[in-house]
Amino acid sequence: MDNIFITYQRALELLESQIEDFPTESKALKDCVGAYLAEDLHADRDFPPFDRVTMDGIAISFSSFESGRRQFKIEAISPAGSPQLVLQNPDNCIEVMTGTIVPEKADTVIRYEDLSIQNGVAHLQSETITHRQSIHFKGSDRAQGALMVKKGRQLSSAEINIAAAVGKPSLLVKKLPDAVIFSTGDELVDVDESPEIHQIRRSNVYGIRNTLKEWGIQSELQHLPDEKSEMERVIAKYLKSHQILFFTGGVSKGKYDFLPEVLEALQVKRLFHKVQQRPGKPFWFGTALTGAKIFALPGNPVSSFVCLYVYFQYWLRSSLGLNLNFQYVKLLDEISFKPDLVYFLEAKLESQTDGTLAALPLPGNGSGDFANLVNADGFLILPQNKTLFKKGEVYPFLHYRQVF
Ligand SMILES: Nc1nc2c(c(=O)[nH]1)N[C@H]1C(S)=C(S)[C@@H](COP(=O)(O)OP(=O)(O)OC[C@H]3O[C@@H](n4cnc5c(N)ncnc54)[C@H](O)[C@@H]3O)O[C@H]1N2
Ligand code: MOO
Ligand SMILES: [Mg+2]
Repeated sequence: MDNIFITYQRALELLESQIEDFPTESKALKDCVGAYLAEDLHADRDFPPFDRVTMDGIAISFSSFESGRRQFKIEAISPAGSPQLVLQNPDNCIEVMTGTIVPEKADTVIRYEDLSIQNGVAHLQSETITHRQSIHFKGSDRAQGALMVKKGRQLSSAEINIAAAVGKPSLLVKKLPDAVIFSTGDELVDVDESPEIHQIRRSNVYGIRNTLKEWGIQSELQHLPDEKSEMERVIAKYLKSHQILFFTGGVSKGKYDFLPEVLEALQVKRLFHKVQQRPGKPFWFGTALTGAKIFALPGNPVSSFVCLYVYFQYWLRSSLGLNLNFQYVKLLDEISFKPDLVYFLEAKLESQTDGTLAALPLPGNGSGDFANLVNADGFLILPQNKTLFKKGEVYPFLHYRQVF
């Protein structure tokens, strides 16, 4: 079997050549967290929509204060949600609550802490009153019609607040395809089974399913034995029903690593197999006649993790018109790495007192050591053209954990 042993950069280019334009769907706002917005959100009104009182207290006409007045008869009270009142006499005041509309003819708000109120009259206790204080002016954040959230954005609470504020009970979002994730291998048993001494639980696929969910993709788990005809039969079925297929294991050089030949027998076009990197070297990527994308991740748990975050994430974000950004961090330890491969090195982030972020390398015991993933936050991407990476040098870092 000929292998196309390509560089990391070339692998990204080939993934880029296979990006998709996902369809859109309308989704209830309550279900939109994590979804990718497929419409621009504009301000339907000014933000804020009226001159909004920001402190509980009284509203006055500043000219009255300027001309020496320090006592204001209370004309009325304006709770939040009540229509705008008019200050009838410029020497009086209106009691106003945070969130109410500033009364007409008033232009300055004084908080209760700076007042004492007796017999319906507010007495000023402070001299430091400034014109227009404690008012959030109409349109001062965004004008009506302004672009508030651009399409493409993955929706978090901040954007969902905006959608609600501009009156969108549902949003147009990208409809991402469902995926299937196959574990492969006769050594694997399910999570609720007791493995024999020579067996392990099929852990990989659970983590992958969880990551996909964070990225907005639903998936089901399936298992394939190391048996060619059964693999071919099951995969043929899923190629018809799914647009994204993941596999873990069965892509390297072992006698029972049947996946590449099974996929090719099913006329899945291989875009590449094997990348000049560690871990994750045996990664296989291709497209089926149906257009389905096949991400065959190496079986070792850290390798499958790396390839999911490095390659699938890149393909997904590119398909959504988004960049995959790295954080640049300082290396906290010297690393020597001789092979002519990109090294995705597990590392833990540490915040420095000089305001920079640094990464403590945690090499672990190789690509089978997935216990180590719990201690790290992501991968340093150490380039192929170097062997010595010195303390203090800066390298890109790919997170798999947002909170650390
Ligand atoms: N002669 C060579 N052998 C190997 C090479 C090589 O270049 N030449 N590459 C090594 C590298 S690198 C990797 S990575 C692995 C990849 O192997 P496969 O993709 O074929 O995966 P398997 O052989 O099926 O399994 C490898 C390893 O991972 C465990 N595994 C598999 N699936 C799961 C799962 N769902 N959950 C947890 N663990 C899983 C499996 O039990 C094996 O221990 O090949 C090297 N060999
Ligand atoms: O490169 Mo493999 O992916 O280390 O274990
Ligand atoms: Mg193998």
